[in-house]
Amino acid sequence: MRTDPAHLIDASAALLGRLREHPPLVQCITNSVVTNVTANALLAIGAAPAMVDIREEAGLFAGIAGGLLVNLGTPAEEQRDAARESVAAASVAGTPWVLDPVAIGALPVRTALAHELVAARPTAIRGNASEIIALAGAGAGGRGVDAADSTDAAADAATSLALAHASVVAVSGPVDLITDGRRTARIANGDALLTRITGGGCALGAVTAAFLGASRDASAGGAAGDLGERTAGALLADPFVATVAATVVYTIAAELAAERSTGPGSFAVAFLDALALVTPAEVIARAKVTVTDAAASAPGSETASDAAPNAEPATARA
Ligand SMILES: Nc1ncnc2c1ncn2[C@@H]1O[C@H](COP(=O)(O)OP(=O)(O)OP(=O)(O)O)[C@@H](O)[C@H]1O
Ligand SMILES: Cc1ncsc1CCO
Ligand SMILES: [Mg+2]
Repeated sequence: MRTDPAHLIDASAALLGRLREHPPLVQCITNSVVTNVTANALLAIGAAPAMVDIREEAGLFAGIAGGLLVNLGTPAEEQRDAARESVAAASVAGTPWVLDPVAIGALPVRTALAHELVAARPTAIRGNASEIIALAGAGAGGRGVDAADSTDAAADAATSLALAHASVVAVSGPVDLITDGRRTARIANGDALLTRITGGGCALGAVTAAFLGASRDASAGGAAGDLGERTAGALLADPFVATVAATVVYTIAAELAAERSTGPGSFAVAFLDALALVTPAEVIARAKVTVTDAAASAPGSETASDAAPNAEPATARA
């Protein structure tokens, strides 16, 4: 399937529209620092959050949710069991789920749990570069909840994780890198203010689960931009495309918010507004996406939509 930047950007705009038309129910098993921020971000983008994270409920709920987030930021014992229950139920029900292995590497309990859960094949794995490197077993891991490595330093780790678990791997940072092991997208949108509020990465994991939920509903078809109906249906149902869409929309909302804020406090408020107000047309106008495809004929071939080779990351159909 063709997934050049222009297709990815059109699909991002279309999935945002789908998500708002049919709000996915997103189950979050997440950390106590960002629970409220995450629920607000989901409501703002147009999804329906539910923080169902106790034993004997989590698994039941994963069977009916549109998407599931498992974030290991503050993994108390009950949440660890809830995560196991939900992941098992999501696998049976086909509920797409996202693993955010917060601060794994040096911390033993969450690192062991992340390795256990990843074996159940998350639909998407989302983390900063240090976390992805640690999960791939390629390094000792970061210094805590913030990344100490660049996203390109995690590219090989992301590819091997994606291939080992048939997952999409999303590495966040100044340029976000998303791969399914064959296709790799780089997204140059965003604002550093996202790293000065809590939940910048954690809420992105939840928004990714929301887009995967919208994507699962989208396989019925319907045109995305100038794509034909059958192509659009397959494109929108592709977890790689949905994961890219979540990051594109989220990071463009951050840019819009940064233009209206003076620091982290006003940014946090403006960001919720921007998640609610960002339009599919703004997504198409502002997205900066490049794609490489390991299966493409030219080695290392890179495409940037509507642009010559070696152009700046593409802004498609501005
Ligand atoms: N320097 C930067 N410039 C622009 N955007 C950035 C920058 N650093 C991170 N981002 C964006 O911030 C968001 C969160 O990424 P980050 O790598 O900070 O996650 P994280 O370390 O997991 O965060 P958390 O503290 O929530 O665990 C992503 O959307 C990413 O695009
Ligand atoms: C600060 C912090 N500590 C554990 S989880 C978390 C939220 C950011 O990941
Ligand atoms: Mg994080």
